Amino acid sequence: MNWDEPAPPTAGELPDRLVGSDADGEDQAVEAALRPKDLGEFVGQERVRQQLDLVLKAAKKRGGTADHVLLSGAPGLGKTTLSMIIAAEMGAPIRITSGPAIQHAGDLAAILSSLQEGEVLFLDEIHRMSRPAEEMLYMAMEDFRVDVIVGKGPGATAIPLELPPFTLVGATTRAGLLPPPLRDRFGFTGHMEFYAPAELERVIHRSARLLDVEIETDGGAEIAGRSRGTPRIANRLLRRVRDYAQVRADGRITREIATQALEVYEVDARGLDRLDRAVLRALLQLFGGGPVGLSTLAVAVGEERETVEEVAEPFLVREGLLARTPRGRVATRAAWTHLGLVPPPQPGGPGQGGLFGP
Ligand SMILES: Nc1ncnc2c1ncn2[C@@H]1O[C@H](COP(=O)(O)OP(=O)(O)OP(=O)(O)O)[C@@H](O)[C@H]1O
Ligand SMILES: [Mg+2]
Repeated sequence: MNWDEPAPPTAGELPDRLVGSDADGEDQAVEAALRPKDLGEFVGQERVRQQLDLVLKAAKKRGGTADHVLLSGAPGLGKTTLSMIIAAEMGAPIRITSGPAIQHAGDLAAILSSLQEGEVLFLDEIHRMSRPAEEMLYMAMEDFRVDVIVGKGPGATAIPLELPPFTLVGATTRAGLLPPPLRDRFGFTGHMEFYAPAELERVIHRSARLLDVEIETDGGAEIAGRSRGTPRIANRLLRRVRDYAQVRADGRITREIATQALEVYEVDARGLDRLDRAVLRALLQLFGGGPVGLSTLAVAVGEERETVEEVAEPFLVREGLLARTPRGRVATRAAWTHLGLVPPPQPGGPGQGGLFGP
């Protein structure tokens, strides 16, 4: 078996999870209300925010259109939010579309040719655009021009069409998949990082205010610690804790209420959910901490290989609880501690740490 072989993308549905980072239906409904409207309200991402602030202020000062902006980062970190802020800060309208929605170059030509001067074009999932559309975009970004092809075969002619200056804001969760010529045409690239717990606390208190929920400092900290560095998850956990507080208590979110609520929803102190813990527990209790192959581990937890690899593992790896090695999956010492289990003694001596020793 080849452990390094990337799994094919999953065609099926991934399990619904409270700590999943993609937006579900309820998220989409409330997110619009919770989105910060300007750079001042946007929490964290200090570097991206400062750099973007300069890009936008300079463009405004010149009375021109801002350079094209690429935003990259994991789901739920604020790329869509920031694109709307860019338009708001520039006082410009925004047009929203996405890579998968543009399959033919003609789709893109239609959008581009209807843009107003200075308009922001938000292209979500820009890495999923078709190749011909991508090539048209190169020219549009650089020269504000597209060639519209009229006719077919040898008689086809390219009619150049001038475009008004616009700002393209591209968003991607997979910056590595962007072809370099596309990446190079952005004047500014902002890499969004996971948020620190203190920043998530600010997100939570801001959202609580907007949702009219009373929350204590400790209650916010408890939710922040379980939110996996992701504002979307923080906002979602806040809503579930609010439900619990309203049904089981007086509506006020204290640390106790937050802890009890998230226990009910099986999100633990580090933000692991039931699937994450099942994977870790199998790795520790059935395979002594590994190394064990992905397929075996998946069978042991009764899940698809892809589910374990794409849904559970990324966060476990990020948290330093699990490592992917050429010989298979291995638990770190932190994994044993997190589940309150004692690691087996190592043959190497009393350190008990082995590869990932203290
Ligand atoms: N810096 C922030 N401050 C406050 N709230 C934020 C911040 N970033 C994101 N959020 C909140 O998190 C939610 C998700 O953000 P957003 O939709 O912008 O993420 P995204 O990066 O576009 O995700 P995806 O990759 O799934 O499209 C929104 O409701 C937004 O209010
Ligand atoms: Mg988005």
